[in-house]
Amino acid sequence: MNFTSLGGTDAKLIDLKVHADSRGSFARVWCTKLFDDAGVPFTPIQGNTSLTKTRGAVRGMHFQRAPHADAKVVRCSHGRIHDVIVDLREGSKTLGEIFHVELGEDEGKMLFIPAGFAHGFQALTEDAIVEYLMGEAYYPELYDGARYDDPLLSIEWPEPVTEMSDKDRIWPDLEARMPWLQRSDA
Ligand SMILES: Cc1cn([C@H]2C[C@H](O)[C@@H](COP(=O)(O)OP(=O)(O)O[C@H]3O[C@H](C)C(=O)[C@H](O)[C@H]3O)O2)c(=O)[nH]c1=O
Repeated sequence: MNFTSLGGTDAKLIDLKVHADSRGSFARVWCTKLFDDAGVPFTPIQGNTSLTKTRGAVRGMHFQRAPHADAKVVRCSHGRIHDVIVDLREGSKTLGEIFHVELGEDEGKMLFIPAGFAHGFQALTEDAIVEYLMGEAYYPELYDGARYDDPLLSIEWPEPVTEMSDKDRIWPDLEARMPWLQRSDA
């Protein structure tokens, strides 16, 4: 595995070591030692998978609030997605910064998302499958989010948004909930 920081943050783009042969390929998608050696503090305790059938659909932006803010590793095992993370951490030197990464079934890449980031993605193909390793259990009462078109974030999605959950459609504006997130150019 090769770990590369995203924009100088503790978020990491991870290139898998893919062993290809005539049958296809094999890759390790989790390894305590490799993460420890890379200085990435993460221990998965839950695995998730989602299927997004419609191209253009958006899941997110989601995050779990303290004291169970959730770090996660995500990868796209079928199809292709446009992944977006936002640093919501008060006091972070990259507070409010938004990072975009494309992940696809044939690239052998994963994204480590530290606790305190919001995460979402847009499906760029039909039947996009995203696999998650979660660093925290699911706490519905701490489950939070922001709209894909939150005015404070102004996330630029690559394609017209075709579908989202009812929950994702009605997240309240972040500005009122996270005053520390005021953008310098606001
Ligand atoms: C996250 C989660 C959800 N659920 C249940 C709750 C709902 O009944 C159902 C679907 O959940 P939701 O609509 O929140 O699924 P997504 O919109 O794909 O949420 C994910 O999308 C964004 C992109 C993420 O980064 C998060 O990991 C995760 O929030 O699964 C569980 O039972 N356990 C869980 O850990």
